[in-house]
Amino acid sequence: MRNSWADSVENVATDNVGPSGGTGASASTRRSSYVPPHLRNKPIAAEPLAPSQGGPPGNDRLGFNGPTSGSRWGGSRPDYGRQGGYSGGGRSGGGWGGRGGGWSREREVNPFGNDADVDLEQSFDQENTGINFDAYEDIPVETSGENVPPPVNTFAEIDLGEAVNLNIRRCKYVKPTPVQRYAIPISLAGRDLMACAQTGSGKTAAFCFPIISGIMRGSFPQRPRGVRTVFPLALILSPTRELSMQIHEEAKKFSYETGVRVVVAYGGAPINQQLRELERGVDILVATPGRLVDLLERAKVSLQMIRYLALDEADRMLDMGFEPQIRRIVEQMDMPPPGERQTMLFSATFPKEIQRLASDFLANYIFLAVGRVGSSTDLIVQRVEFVHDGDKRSHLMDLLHAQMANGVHGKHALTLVFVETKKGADALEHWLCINGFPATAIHGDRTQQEREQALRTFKRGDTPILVATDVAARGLDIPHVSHVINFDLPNDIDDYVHRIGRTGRAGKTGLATAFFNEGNLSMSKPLADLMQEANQEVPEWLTRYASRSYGGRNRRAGGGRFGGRDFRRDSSYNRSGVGVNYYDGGNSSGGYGNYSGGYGPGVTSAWD
Ligand SMILES: Nc1ncnc2c1ncn2[C@@H]1O[C@H](COP(=O)(O)OP(=O)(O)OP(=O)(O)O)[C@@H](O)[C@H]1O
Repeated sequence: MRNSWADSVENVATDNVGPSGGTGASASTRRSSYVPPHLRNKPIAAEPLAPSQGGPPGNDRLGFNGPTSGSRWGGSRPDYGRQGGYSGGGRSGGGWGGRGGGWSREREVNPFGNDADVDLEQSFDQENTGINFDAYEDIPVETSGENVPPPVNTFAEIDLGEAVNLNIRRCKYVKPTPVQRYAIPISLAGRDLMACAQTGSGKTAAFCFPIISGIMRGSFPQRPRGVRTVFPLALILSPTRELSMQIHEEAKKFSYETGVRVVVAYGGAPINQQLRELERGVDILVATPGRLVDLLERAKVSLQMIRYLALDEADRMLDMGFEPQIRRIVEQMDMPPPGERQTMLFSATFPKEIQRLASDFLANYIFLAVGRVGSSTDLIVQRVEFVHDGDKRSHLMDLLHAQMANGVHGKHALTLVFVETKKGADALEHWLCINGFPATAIHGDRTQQEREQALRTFKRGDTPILVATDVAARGLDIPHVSHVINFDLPNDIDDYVHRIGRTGRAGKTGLATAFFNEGNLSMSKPLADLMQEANQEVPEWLTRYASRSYGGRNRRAGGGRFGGRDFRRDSSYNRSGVGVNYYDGGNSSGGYGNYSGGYGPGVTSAWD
């Protein structure tokens, strides 16, 4: 018998480039002699490229006491002709200076609306409201790599610059989340980073703050003027349009009145408008891979001056669908190689095979795992119910009725329902609507306008039920999602982790219900393991299915506890002779089991 789920809750892409399939070759074999259009017939050496290497640490002005290897460039801060711009100081530091980007002074839209006025005297020490940081206290943290900078406990310990500090207060962030405590000092020290932390734990700020602060404080060669190509200093890639839009919104808040300009480019929206934005100047470009390739091919963007590269949902960006495009952007255009740029990879899941691929993009990096790699947060109450396909709709209806009966509905209790196919999403949305449940849908066959409209009405609570394919599985931070229902389970446990992570964010609790039947046998073991790991009640029947070990194709199948590990710690990596002894530099504040899964070539993602 099912229980009423509501009792247990206290509070509550495809990109323009869908995965094209095909696996990528290794970095070395892929590197081609492609010359971007704006560099053709041009002596490359004439372009300002080389950052000053090996200078004094770029963060020697930062109030951070750990071992600093420092920023890799611009340490001596030569005058490259910056004309104003990054004053980095509070309100007076605002306005776009006439920097190398060449845009004219314009009025910056206040991304905080009326909330921008903060008490400048307010310190970071005050208690925050709404965020239950105690929920993160016992979380195991593992770092490995050489000379790992120590974590901080407060924002006050890291000097990100007055303007950024003010924006942190405007965001009402009082304390850094665990991933921020570790990742920000590592990034400020100029180190490459592969970071894995649970969904909803603040990874966006963890990579945005150091990038913004680094651009404010760094010195960079003068960017060419008078050409129609723009030269961003930082690139943030994400797999879906909506996630890129969200990162852009967040980054604009964090960089308000810093003089750092953030622009977004994604598919499905008119390119001309995005080009106009770019031509007004760009320091940080947030983009989806397909639209970025388009811009690069049109010579509208050059990656030649990129100093910071961040891949959000990095494992997704490097899986079979996206990897060729990412390699093209990162390795085959004009981006500086690892070691000359700072690279940061973030996700809540990081299969070892993907870690191995990712290491091509990194130089002497630090691996950080906050919580077990690929684990779900125990802020999410997970339920799994046995439901035959033919009964799913009526079962869903029961859940929604129970929700209403318990008063858990409306704009403060949104429900996100994941299905496998785009057709299935349309059909379920229609069925819900004709049965009196205000629903909308988002998937890769909808126009961009429809996708954005669906998200808007969902967020507002006008349609408090959103039926979605995996296009909405990763990264989206939608307040008040109290219930995630896996109407169709994905085929991959990591996709499940990201889906349920749309609830239970930033210390709040949430509920996730999965419908399971014989069609999901391969998920029985990884699902049971994951639930057990997150201290959830695993139904008897699921344990029985799991013990019959059906999960041949799933990366975690066939093994006991899976753990969060740096793949460089594997004996096979060290045997290959490439590895250094990363154990020496590592530390772990939590016990990890051995990762016993494998990410075989047969693994597919349920992405659409
Ligand atoms: N230090 C902080 N204090 C309070 N709230 C924070 C802090 N850092 C981030 N948040 C909030 O936490 C929420 C989740 O953050 P974010 O979207 O960056 O999570 P994430 O780790 O990237 O999740 P996902 O894995 O799903 O992409 C956001 O609403 C963000 O504003």
